[in-house]
Amino acid sequence: MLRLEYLILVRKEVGYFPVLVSHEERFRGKNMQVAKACKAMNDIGIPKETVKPVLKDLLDLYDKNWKLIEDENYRVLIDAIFDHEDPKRKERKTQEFLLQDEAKECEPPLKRSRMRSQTDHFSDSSGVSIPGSGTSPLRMQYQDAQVSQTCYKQKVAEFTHLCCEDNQTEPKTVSPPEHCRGTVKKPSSPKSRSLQGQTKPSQLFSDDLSKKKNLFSDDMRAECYSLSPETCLKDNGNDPVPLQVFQRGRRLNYETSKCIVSYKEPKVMHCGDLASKENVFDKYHNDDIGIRSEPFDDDLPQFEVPLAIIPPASPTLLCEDGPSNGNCSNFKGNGLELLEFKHLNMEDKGDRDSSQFDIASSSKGEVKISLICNYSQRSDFHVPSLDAILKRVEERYLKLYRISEPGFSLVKLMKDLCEFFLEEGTNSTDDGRARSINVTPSLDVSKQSNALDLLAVRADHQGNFYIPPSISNGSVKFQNLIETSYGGRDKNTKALEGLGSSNSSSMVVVQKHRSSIDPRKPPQYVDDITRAIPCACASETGGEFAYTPGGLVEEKFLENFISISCDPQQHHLFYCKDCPLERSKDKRSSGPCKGHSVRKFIKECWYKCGCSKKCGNRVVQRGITVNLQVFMTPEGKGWGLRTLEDLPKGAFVCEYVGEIVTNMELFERNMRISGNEKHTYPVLLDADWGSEGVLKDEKALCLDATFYGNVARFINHRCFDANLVEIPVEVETPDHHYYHLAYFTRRKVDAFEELTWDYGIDFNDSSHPVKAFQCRCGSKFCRDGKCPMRSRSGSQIFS
Ligand SMILES: C[S@@+](CC[C@H](N)C(=O)[O-])C[C@H]1O[C@@H](n2cnc3c(N)ncnc32)[C@H](O)[C@@H]1O
Repeated sequence: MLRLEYLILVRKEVGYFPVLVSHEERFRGKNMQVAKACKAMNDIGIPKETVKPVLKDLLDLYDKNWKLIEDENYRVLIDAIFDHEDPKRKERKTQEFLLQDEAKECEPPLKRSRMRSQTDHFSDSSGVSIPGSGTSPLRMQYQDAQVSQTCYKQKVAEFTHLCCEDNQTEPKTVSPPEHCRGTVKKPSSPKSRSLQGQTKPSQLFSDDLSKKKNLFSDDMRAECYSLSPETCLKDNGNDPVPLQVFQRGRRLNYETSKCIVSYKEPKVMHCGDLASKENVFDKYHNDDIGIRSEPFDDDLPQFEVPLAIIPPASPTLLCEDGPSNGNCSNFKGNGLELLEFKHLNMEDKGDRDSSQFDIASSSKGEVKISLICNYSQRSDFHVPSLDAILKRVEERYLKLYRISEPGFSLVKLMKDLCEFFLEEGTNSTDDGRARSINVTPSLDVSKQSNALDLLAVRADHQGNFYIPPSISNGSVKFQNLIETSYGGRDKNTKALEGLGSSNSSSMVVVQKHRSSIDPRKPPQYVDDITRAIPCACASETGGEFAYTPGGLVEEKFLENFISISCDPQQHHLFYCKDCPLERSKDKRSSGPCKGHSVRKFIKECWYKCGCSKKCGNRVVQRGITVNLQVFMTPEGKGWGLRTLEDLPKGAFVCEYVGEIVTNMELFERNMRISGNEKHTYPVLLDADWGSEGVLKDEKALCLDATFYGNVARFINHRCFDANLVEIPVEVETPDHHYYHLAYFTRRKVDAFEELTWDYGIDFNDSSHPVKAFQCRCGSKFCRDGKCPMRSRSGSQIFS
């Protein structure tokens, strides 16, 4: 049975972090898991002060709520784990394991010791505070066995104690001091440290399990502790020598460090060597967090993904059929009051394998997501690497679901899941109201508690966030966009509720995103130094970047684009000799070209610029960041698009996504669907007139959103005073042929205002093959003389 388990800790006061557990990883020491948790939290920008209480929770959770794997599976799993590894390493591990087995045999009623890399640690109320951690809540206690003198000698003979003092290079092999032998009392000094390699920290079981196995009585627990520095003396037998646990590659930062005890470590390490070693744990190895007394595996993988690891519950932790059938006592007994349990069996088509997906949550805010893949009947199975699994899932998402955002990762997906949980949980706790499902993909900052502000910080630090295929800038099938509406307590949500239930019954499409233009939260790229040095991309906009540090189009550029859009005649127009646009109207006799404006555009940075994704000159390529809604317009224009939040002037809304077709292709498409009223108006994407001033058919490119598109296809037309302006933005192509047609706000737009764009239709052009709709824009400048919505007081200034 392979278990990939996610434990998601949701703590209102500190935020959350996901914890990934694999079968393999459950054997790692607790401190490593804590270190990884620290790393995960540190990586997402949670300050150290807030990490500490989480760690306490983590340890409590570990100790009290999650059982360890049963002992008898241990050997089998070692084989499984190391089967695919270096044979030498496997041999070494096996030797260690056997050694411990032998030691166990001569230990009276003791638990079997684990090998060093698989030591687990437990704390209880009598645990020993970690030195240097002050009032650190972290507690460590090795519940060591009482060791008989004879057996101890045997064991000790197999251990190599390597000691060095100060800067001496000569290591000394020390005999185990008299004080270290036999039963060791609880160390009294707070500076005590565990001694690795003595009686091994035993594999511990929950109370139930230990009783069942008659392995460890409570009395014994009270009496048996690991060796501490105070109990170990120098070989002169008198002076206490502080002892430290040595972990290869891990820096020891105690100034007083004088002695290193290594367990079966053939290599002699000098203290100075140790101090110079750097690894991923270094930054967590500090006084505040105080993770230092536990022996670590020498061969710990250096994960790049910030995954923290928690030992999973025993299989019995999860109720078989949910809470209702009364099988959940284990869950409750472990301190987790089960709130909800969902179980999904995913039978494979072949009858050999099956997998299941469980989610359980508790009132404490812990959620356990468990993916269990049954491979018991497969002889060819080996435990795969976690990285490989993550990679494969990510690839599948990227390929199948077209998640094209560079920042996408499975871990982020899990974080999103966590966010949803917290969001849903917070809301239901707050108002107790039933909420409709919200399947929006990312965090809505406006709805989050302080705790989630941390998450926002994290997202900013990381500089990227997950955007699902349905809302990325790629061409996608629109059906994927349909989401359910939501209720809530914030201003926007209230307003949404105020819009009536018609929304929910009328297929409201909500795209919720973390807004990048929230003035309270500066955009993630303001500090990017690349902004200070405009690259070649800025030359298109006169040597300056077109965007403000807040990600808005600079006022002067915006005005220029608005002016071009409103009155192209005033700007430089190019007249082609044989206009394909005219030709597409009437193949036999194309009229004279009416002129095409030579388009100015914004050039965004791309991969060749050498800047990071956080560069301020990358706005459109990040995709939609504002909350948009497709709604049914009351004026009879059909569906429309509106914003759910206030937008400042110059804000990027979305780009127009569609298939890139030539003007002629579009014409032919329109002809094919003649009879249907819906026609696509050519949105000229590019026009390369060439040196002779001839616009070739294949160069007159248009966007057709009939079959593939994004929310922009719902933007209705408004004559002249629309609130959006389209700006060509070049993102990745250096040859100036392909633009992204991006919509930016022309002015400040209030939440729930419809977003409109001037299609540039000449309503009086009877020669156009596409019959214009009857305009209902309601603008006082409406160009359609028949517009029923046109304000009577307004004058039609253009014909
Ligand atoms: C790009 S679609 C916009 C979304 C469309 N309303 C829908 O329901 O799919 C363009 C079509 O919307 C309608 N439309 C857009 N603006 C309009 C307006 N100002 N007055 C009337 N109909 C409009 C027309 O039918 C037009 O062909």
